[in-house]
Amino acid sequence: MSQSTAHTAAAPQTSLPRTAIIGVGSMGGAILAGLRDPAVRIERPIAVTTHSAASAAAFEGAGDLVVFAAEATADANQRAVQGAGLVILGVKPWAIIDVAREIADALEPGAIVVSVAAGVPTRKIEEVLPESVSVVRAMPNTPSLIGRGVTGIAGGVSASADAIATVRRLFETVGSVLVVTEEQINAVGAVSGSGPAYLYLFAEEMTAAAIRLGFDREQASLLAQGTIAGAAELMARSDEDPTQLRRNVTSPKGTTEQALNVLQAAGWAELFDRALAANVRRSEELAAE
Ligand SMILES: NC(=O)C1=CN([C@@H]2O[C@H](COP(=O)(O)OP(=O)(O)OC[C@H]3O[C@@H](n4cnc5c(N)ncnc54)[C@H](O)[C@@H]3O)[C@@H](O)[C@H]2O)C=CC1
Ligand SMILES: O=C(O)[C@@H]1CCC=N1
Repeated sequence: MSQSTAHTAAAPQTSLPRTAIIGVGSMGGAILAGLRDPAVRIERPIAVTTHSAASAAAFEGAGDLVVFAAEATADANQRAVQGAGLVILGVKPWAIIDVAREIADALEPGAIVVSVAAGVPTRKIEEVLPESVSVVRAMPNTPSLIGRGVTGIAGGVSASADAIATVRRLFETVGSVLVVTEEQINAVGAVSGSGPAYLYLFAEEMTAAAIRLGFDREQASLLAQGTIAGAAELMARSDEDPTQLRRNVTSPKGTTEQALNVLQAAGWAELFDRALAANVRRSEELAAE
């Protein structure tokens, strides 16, 4: 991809500024879990907000967090962003603009606002925020939870090079980062943002097929999911690319070759093209909503 640079996880040189996360569901929660690693250099406490008081209660007693529930505290989101240099918006795409409007007056001058929402362009967020604020879009994925995320980031017109560098450092604490143009970010979502779901579907189907071959669920999970996890780890650690790793399993005239012939006959290239195109299309629809 043009204008892209890849970075792998590395300890940041300087501490990340005071950070607030608005909405800690699947994605915001995964980023939070990664940031809470004591090895991560970030100003603590991290401020987080949830919708329900019950979700906030799950963090009770956490000394490294300040938690507000929007349901219980009307100005929860405004309070969370006070004093924060970095604000991550982790709510659903259709709630992003309302939340941005809600926090606009409480943001610190010069704060960096990061939206992880699929589809929503930076321009729409910039329109409701003060001029001094930098808006950056990020497309992370849930393996951020274990420090193995992949995140694409793209700055809006408001974002300085420093702001993008800070957001890059933020996501490097939970995995690898690719800096892209905003035109490319929907495609990042189609590949890596949603990508874990494609792999889990593969795991579900392979487990179900193993059960149909006669294994019980526990045996099938061990065989199928253990294999996928092991193969992914081998790919991560090996110097060989997936094509060579596949060849290493596929003995000429052997058994793997027979299964791969069946799988390839299903037209995976076209299937993936269609799936990723549908994903990008949905991002474009979300942008227009
Ligand atoms: N789940 C994923 O793998 C990825 C999600 N995203 C993006 O992340 C965003 C969130 O998606 P998920 O985490 O999947 O959804 P989610 O529903 O799990 O999380 C959203 C959270 O925001 C909270 N929330 C809602 N309104 C709020 C408010 N007014 N104040 C504070 N908190 C509020 C909800 O209680 C919920 O916990 C979306 O915009 C999505 O496009 C991006 C990349 C990957
Ligand atoms: O499904 C979604 O809309 C979000 C964006 C990427 C992954 N999950």
